[in-house]
Amino acid sequence: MKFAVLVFPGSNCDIDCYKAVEDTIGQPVDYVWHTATDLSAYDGILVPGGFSYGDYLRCGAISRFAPVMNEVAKAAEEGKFILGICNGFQILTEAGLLPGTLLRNTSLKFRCHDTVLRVENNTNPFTSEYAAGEEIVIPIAHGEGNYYCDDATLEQLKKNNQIIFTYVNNPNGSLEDIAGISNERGNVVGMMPHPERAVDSLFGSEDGKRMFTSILKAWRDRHESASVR
Ligand SMILES: NC(=O)CC[C@H](N)C(=O)O
Repeated sequence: MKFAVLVFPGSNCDIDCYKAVEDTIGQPVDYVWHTATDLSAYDGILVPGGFSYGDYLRCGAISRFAPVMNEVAKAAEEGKFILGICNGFQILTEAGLLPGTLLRNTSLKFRCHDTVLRVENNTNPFTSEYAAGEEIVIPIAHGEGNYYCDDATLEQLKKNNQIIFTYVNNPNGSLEDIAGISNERGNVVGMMPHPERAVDSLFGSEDGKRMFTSILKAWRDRHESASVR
């Protein structure tokens, strides 16, 4: 399984994502610049955290116009696995690949600390290696992580099992404690907490590892069943 880690001007978690792929699942991974116009070589796309374009206008509002985002939309359409972390989540919502938006934290402060998440949906390609309802420790680092959507969208998220993670102690005012969601099809996930910063006990938690092993498992399952057919 080959991964792309997108890099925008101002990304700062790209190296962490790259290392997480290397260290947890040992799969091939490339940095892909925001001007790229072809992602066909990749099976998984990581949209990393950071301060792309300095968070000007709104977090992710400029990045979503980058040429590579047309390719991300194509990849989503093709069913490839796409994970947006923190600023990556913000970019995916701005691009319309995930519903809702991220508002400023209700504290109006940048919050940077570990959080406890509850796994709400472990039937998703990104979370199959967790137990349903399991509580895991994953750090956050954001100023605009307050997830919001309208009532009709929230109803859809619930109906389709698109709420992937919630916070046990809400750090930012997110609607219904939402920390991460998927698209309806389940192949695009966005989350504010950083699993790539929780892949080694030296970081204080290894609970992020299973997101990467889950993605690889989902990809292998898909390819094995395709080759059997
Ligand atoms: N770590 C991040 O990706 C931060 C995202 C964004 N710059 C914010 O502060 O909300």
